[in-house]
Amino acid sequence: MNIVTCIAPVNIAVIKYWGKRDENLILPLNDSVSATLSIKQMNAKTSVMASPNFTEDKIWLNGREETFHSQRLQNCLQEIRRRAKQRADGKDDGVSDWCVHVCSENNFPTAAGLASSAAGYACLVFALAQLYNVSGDISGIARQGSGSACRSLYGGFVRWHRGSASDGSDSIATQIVPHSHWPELRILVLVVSDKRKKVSSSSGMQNSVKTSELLKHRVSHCVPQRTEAVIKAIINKDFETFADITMKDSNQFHAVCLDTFPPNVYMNDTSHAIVNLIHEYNIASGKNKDLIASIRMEPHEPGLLKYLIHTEVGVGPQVLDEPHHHLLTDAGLPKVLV
Ligand SMILES: Nc1ncnc2c1ncn2[C@@H]1O[C@H](COP(=O)(O)OP(=O)(O)OP(=O)(O)O)[C@@H](O)[C@H]1O
Ligand SMILES: C[C@@](O)(CCOP(=O)(O)OP(=O)(O)O)CC(=O)O
Repeated sequence: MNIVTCIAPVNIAVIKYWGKRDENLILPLNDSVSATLSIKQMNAKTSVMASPNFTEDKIWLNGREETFHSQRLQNCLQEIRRRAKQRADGKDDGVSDWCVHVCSENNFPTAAGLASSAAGYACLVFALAQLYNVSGDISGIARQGSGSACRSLYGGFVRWHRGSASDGSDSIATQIVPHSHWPELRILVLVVSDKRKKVSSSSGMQNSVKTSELLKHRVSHCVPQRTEAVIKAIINKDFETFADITMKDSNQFHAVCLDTFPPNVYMNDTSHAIVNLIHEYNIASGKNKDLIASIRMEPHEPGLLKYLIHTEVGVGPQVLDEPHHHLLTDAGLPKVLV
C-alpha cells in the first residue's frame, strides 16, 4: 500500500532561532535549543500517498486544497525524492517518480505562533521518508520546509546546529536528551490569541536581519554562551538556571522584534500580565501555591486567556498503522471532502 500516515509534535524554543543567513536553504544565524511537546495534546497529522494514477502533486491543509507550488514544499519533496533515488541498496522501486497526494491537519490553530509550520513540515518529511524508505538524518530536509521543523523530528530536548557549510549539510538537529530524562518537568501553553499573526516568522525575521543592531549583538555575544549554559542546565536538571536562561532569551527575542523597523509586536497586554505573574510567583517562592489556579485568576479581565494546554516533554514523530487513521481515501481524496 503506497499510503503512510504519521503524527508529529510541536516544539518550543528555549534558545530562539531568529534570522537566516540563507533564505532558500533556510540556514540560521544562530544555534537554537527546544523542547519537543507531548504529541498527545498538540500535533500535525499527515497522510501521504503515491500512485501512478495521480497526474500532479496535490496538498490539502486543514480541509482546503493549497497550491503545491510553494518553493518550500517543492524543496522538501525534491530533496526526499533525490535521497530515495540514491538509497544505499541501489534499488529504486519507481515510487519516487509517481505524483503524491498529501492531506494534513493540525489539532491546534495554524500560523498563530504555536509552531504549526514546525509540526507540519516535520510530519510531511517524516511521512514521505517512510513512503520512500529513506533512512538517516532527515532533519536537514524538514529544515528546508520551515527552520524550526528540523527540531520536531526528535523527542526530548533538541539542538539545531547552525552549521557552517554553504550547502547546509551540517545545519541539522540532534537530540540533547530523550523525553524520559526530566519527567518531572511540566509545560503550560497559555494561548492568548488563536488568530493568524499579522507578520509571519519568516518575514518578521527577514526584517530583523535587515534593520536590527540588537540582533547582531544577540547572535555574536549572547546566544553562543547561552546555548552551552542551557544544555548544561538541561543535562543537570538545574531548573533555576534553565528557567532563567529561557526567560532571558525569550525577552531578548521580543526585544529584537521591537528593535526591528518597523517593529513587530507579538505580545499583547495579556502576555505581559502573564510574564509579570510568573515573576511574582517566583519571587513569592510559590512552590506550594497552585500555579494553574493563579493563572486562571489572572489577568483579571475574564476571557482574555483563550485556553490553557497542560503538557510535558514528549517523543518525536510516530507512524499510525491502522487504516482508519488515513486522511485520504483509496482513490487519494481527502476523507473529509468525500
Ligand atoms: N500540517 C501542515 N502541513 C504542512 N504545512 C503546514 C502545516 N501546518 C502549517 N503549515 C505551513 O506553515 C505555515 C504557518 O507557519 P508560520 O511560521 O506562519 O506559523 P506558526 O508555525 O504557527 O508560528 P511560529 O513559527 O511563530 O511558531 C502555514 O501557512 C503552512 O504553509
Ligand atoms: C519565534 C520562533 O518560533 C521562530 C520560528 O520560525 P519558523 O521556523 O516558523 O521560520 P521559517 O524558518 O521562516 O519557517 C523561534 C523558534 O522556534 O526557534
